[in-house]
Amino acid sequence: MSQTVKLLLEDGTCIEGESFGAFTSAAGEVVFSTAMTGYPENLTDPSFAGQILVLTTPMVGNYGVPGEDLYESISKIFESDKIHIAGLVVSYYSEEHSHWHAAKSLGDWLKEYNIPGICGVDTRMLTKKLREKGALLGKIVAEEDVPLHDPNCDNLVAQVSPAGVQHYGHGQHKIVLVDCGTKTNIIRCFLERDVELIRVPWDYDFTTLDYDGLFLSNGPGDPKMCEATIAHLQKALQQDKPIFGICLGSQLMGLAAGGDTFKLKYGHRSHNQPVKLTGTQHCYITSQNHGFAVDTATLPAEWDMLFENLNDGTCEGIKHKTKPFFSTQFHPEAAGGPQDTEFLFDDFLKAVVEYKATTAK
Ligand SMILES: NC(=O)CC[C@H](N)C(=O)O
Repeated sequence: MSQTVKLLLEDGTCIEGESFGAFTSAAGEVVFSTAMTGYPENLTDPSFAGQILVLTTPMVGNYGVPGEDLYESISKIFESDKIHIAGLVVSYYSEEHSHWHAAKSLGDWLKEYNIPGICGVDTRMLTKKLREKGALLGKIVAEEDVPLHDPNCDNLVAQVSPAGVQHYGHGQHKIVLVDCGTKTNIIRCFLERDVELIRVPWDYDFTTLDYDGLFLSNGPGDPKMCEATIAHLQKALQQDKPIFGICLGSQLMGLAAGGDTFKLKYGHRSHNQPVKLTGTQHCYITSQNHGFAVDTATLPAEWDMLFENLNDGTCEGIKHKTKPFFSTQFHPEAAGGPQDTEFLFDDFLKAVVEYKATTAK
């Protein structure tokens, strides 16, 4: 039997729909993604913490949710060990599903984590509204009302970052991964290469560790909340060891370098964002999920924009002019989305090899 729920937005919009997943209420920032597939990856991406996700693709759930499969305690399937979104908004929800890897329905998976879903919503009309007004606060209301809440006022990174240090892999290059809410595909991308990975919490003083290269992960919320990471990163920028950052990691690099970040009107969440490599006419189609960006105009003289978003001209990555420090606002690890820029992991490791060669005695 279907139960009615409401989606309420801070501008007064009220949309009635049908409940799927947990029959409960939840508040968050309402954002949209135009990706056509990849809900198992999106829902477990920690960068979505605190957000109610609207999917524009018209039918959701029809390929179900895969069963878990671990490799050395790392999920081969999901982007973290739980669902991070606050709620899900779809047009047509298909409880019926069919896929060789499916173990359960999307609705049952949401129930496991007590996350509400609302279906029967015209998500394209809703997305037009969010594009016009910008991301809005909102709530899915079942029986109990809940107050609106802006997740960007919380330190979400502290909530999703691990408590302790973990080691993976036995490769030649020692990479410190600062985990602000990392997607597991970043770990997989490193472990497919010649890397020993040291995964540390967001506020860990990694400057005391012995490593060859530093990696800054993606993560939820406003990058300015990560004061401890920025302070440690400022010390690392004084040295010459290669540094690579993805998404939140790119924003942290910009802030540590002395630049500023700002909130985009409605962000970039999709699998088809075109970015241009600065100084070339080369365009890559990328996977993205972010609401903030580095303000290119505030970058100090020794930094350049590395990639530019061809839809709105915003900064999609930065690069130091002389040192091996670079970042992308998009996701070269994909999961989901196109894998065309995964070569950036190789570029980073090339920089690590060069750094080690110049410092070898
Ligand atoms: N995927 C991410 O790392 C997102 C970074 C940041 N929370 C933003 O929304 O811009």
